[in-house]
Amino acid sequence: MGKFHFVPTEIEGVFIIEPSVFGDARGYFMETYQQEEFAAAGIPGPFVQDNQSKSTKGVLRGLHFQKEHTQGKLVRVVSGEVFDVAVDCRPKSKTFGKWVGVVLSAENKKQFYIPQGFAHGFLVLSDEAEFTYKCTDYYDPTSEGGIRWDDPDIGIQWPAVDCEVKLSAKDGLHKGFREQTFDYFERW
Ligand SMILES: Cc1cn([C@H]2C[C@H](O)[C@@H](COP(=O)(O)OP(=O)(O)O[C@H]3O[C@@H](C)C(=O)[C@@H](O)[C@H]3O)O2)c(=O)[nH]c1=O
Repeated sequence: MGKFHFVPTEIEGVFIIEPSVFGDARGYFMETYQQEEFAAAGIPGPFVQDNQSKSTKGVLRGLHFQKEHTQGKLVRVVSGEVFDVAVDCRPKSKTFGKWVGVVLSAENKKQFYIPQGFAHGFLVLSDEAEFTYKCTDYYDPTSEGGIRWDDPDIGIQWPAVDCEVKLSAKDGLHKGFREQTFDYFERW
């Protein structure tokens, strides 16, 4: 019996992953990644870099991708709550330009898999959130790309937060989806 429940989304290749949580008098235990099970479910990896970030409420990181060394990302939240989004940037995909989102929290322990050929971002809904993820390729600042978080052509329905949305300087400069081409994602 597998320890994970892989829930497909409306976009092929994007999964919500629900772990089995074993609670007892001490607290709980869960596996967060198991190569064989993930590979059998369509998440082959291998993962070569793990990242962690902490952000305050209203922080929006995204929407990011790397043109070369494109990363698949297996993401989760270890404290707090975020709304996490994947945007399909694969020109040959039937869902090109579509988005899918999920609430990830320390409490619900869900994971989200964003494959290669996607833009990814998240909005912090709790006072603080710590976010951790595994990537299938290395960080390559020379090939960073982005899409503006509020692009009306994508139309992501971000949940409301009772504060302003805070972006990095870099994230304030991204162009819209239709103002760029995604030729480098044709192979995905
Ligand atoms: C992403 C990354 C950043 N850094 C450094 C560069 C910079 O000085 C500092 C902060 O970088 P950024 O502003 O790009 O961090 P951030 O905005 O958190 O970027 C991340 O956003 C989420 C949504 C993703 O999907 C990730 O792949 C990544 O793009 O950390 C690394 O050293 N390695 C990395 O892998």
